[in-house]
Amino acid sequence: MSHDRKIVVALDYADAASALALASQLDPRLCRVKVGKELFTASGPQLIEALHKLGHQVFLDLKFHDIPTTAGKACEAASRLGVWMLNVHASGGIAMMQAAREGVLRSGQSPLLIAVTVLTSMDQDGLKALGVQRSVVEQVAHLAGMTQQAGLDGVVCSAQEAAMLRAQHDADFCLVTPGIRPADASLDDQSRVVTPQQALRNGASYLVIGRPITKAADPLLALQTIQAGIAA
Ligand SMILES: O=c1ccn([C@@H]2O[C@H](COP(=O)(O)O)[C@@H](O)[C@H]2O)c(=O)[nH]1
Repeated sequence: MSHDRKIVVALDYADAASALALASQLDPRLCRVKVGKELFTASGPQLIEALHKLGHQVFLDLKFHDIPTTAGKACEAASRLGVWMLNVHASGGIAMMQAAREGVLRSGQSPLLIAVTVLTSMDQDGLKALGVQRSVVEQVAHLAGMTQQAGLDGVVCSAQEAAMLRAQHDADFCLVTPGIRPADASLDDQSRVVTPQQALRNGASYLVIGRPITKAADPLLALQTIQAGIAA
């Protein structure tokens, strides 16, 4: 099976120059890129344009979470940038997610719109501290169900939950999985981690990978090694 473009490289850099230095070395036929809060806040829509000029498809990872009107308008504005994928927090609720979907429709663009379930940095104790009594797996399943009900295209989850979600949702429901760590990599602040190979076996649609690539001495080699590992 071809795993081309399953990897989404998280460009978690402080400025556009650093992000573009890596992005310009990446082959857009082999991966996609993600722009998150730090980089977008520092660099803005021009950076998205520059990535598009390099041929990249961009996941704009701003995780909107607000009242429905505000979230809807934010999604409309984000969609107008021509991004491939954008997201909200599922815990914003069904009305917020429906408003997000309507905002995307108003933009006239058709990016994938997905919702974050439980952050991959969160473990069972962290969830309990928020007052959530369900297990992590139950909470992910619950929020994924709400996401589907609201008409979104998929969720962000850990690949630890991917097999369970695959059994409950259609094949076209996107499972976007950060918290990907090669076997010998540092966990950093992630809790629910899975190796790239296992994530795909569990049914993940896309693997979001940041520091194992961006903090490597040779980021391109790190990406190529991961790509070779999942192609094998
Ligand atoms: O639950 C989530 C949602 C988003 N992320 C983002 O993915 C990358 C992961 O980076 P690593 O360096 O590979 O840990 C990062 O941009 C997060 O903001 C996530 O990790 N978990």
